[in-house]
Amino acid sequence: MALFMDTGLLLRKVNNLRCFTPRRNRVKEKWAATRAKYPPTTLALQHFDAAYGIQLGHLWPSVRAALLCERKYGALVNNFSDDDVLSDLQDQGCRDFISDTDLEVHLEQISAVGVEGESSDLSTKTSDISHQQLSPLQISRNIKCLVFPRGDITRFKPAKPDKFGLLGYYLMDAASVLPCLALDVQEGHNVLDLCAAPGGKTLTLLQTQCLGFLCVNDSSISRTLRLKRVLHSYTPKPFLSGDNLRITSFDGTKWGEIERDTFDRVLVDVPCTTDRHSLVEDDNNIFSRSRTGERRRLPQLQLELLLAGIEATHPGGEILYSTCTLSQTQNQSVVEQAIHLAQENHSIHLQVVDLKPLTHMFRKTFHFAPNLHLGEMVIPHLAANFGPIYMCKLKRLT
Ligand SMILES: C[S@@+](CC[C@H](N)C(=O)[O-])C[C@H]1O[C@@H](n2cnc3c(N)ncnc32)[C@H](O)[C@@H]1O
Repeated sequence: MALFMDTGLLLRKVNNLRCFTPRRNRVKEKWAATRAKYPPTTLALQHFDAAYGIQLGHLWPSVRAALLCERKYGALVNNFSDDDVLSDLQDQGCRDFISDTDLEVHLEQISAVGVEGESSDLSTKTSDISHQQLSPLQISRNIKCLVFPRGDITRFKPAKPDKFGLLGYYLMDAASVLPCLALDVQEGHNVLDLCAAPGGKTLTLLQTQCLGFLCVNDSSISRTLRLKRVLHSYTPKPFLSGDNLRITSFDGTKWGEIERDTFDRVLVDVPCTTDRHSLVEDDNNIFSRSRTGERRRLPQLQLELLLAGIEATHPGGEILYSTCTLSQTQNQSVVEQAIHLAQENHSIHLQVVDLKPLTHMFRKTFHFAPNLHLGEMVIPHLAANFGPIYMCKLKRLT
């Protein structure tokens, strides 16, 4: 179904539709005396209204409307599959958002504006954090992620297996590909994916087909099993049993004690309040009363995971921190504290790598939050309903 209309009209329609209002059974509800007064999805919305109303200001009403509507997916093309899914998807009207970018325009603009213009913008960022100047990103040509055009909310059909049983594409939030692109893996790199399940970003990294060694970890045994099932559905068997891949189920916060100064690239895609999920699903919701403690402890867990990821990287290597929440407390504040503590406690000096080139390249596909003082964030929009995805890249100097 194509949906081309101006955003104002779309917003009015959405407000009327109240997408994703959780359905409740009236008969059961009447007798359920123990039922919580407010279900977790309602508590999540109340929490977000209070926090993001202040944080995002005038942007919040439109982000809120998008969050309450069906998200948009991207189809990550599986290079291990034999089927030509690329042309099939293109025939359906999709485009690969990674190759269809403004790279040329972007490079011209950088040289026209000059690094000076960009650094004055950066000077508003936290004063004691050093930032790397702009440099063109090297985007792997092997990663392909197809999306329907802006405003088109057609759903993808489920992927089909090829003659070897491998699926042709993996459906994921297209914005989740960005942290993998930002990680900028190069030929022969040793890579650690610290919180990897269910494996969307692992699969994306594997598509580059250039990794020297990939270590995939998730502390949850059940989620690691799910990750293994995903990898079995998308990669050839010899690949999974080879020496270039290791799958573990350790507590990632302890990684610094296991393997220090080792990896060229580390992805730290932490557990968070998963804002979109928290608004639509009452089951297993982090805003349920029974999980209040766990939710309050999230920033500390995120900080410990990021610090462990920093320790696992060798000097000169790079770390990508990402979440799928809009929360400043789980995003920028965690990164700021990690930079400070890495220096104080481990004498590790870090530099923030500017991701403006990336946001510039993909501005046709995603909406990015304006003027973040640290990192970049895809914000949901009704015409491009991806995200939220926050990412911040750090380079380990010492
Ligand atoms: C946001 S999800 C990761 C999504 C994944 N990167 C992907 O792209 O599919 C966060 C993951 O962190 C895992 N996790 C939670 N605590 C952890 C810890 N202490 N160490 C390692 N992983 C942890 C959770 O089990 C969860 O699978």
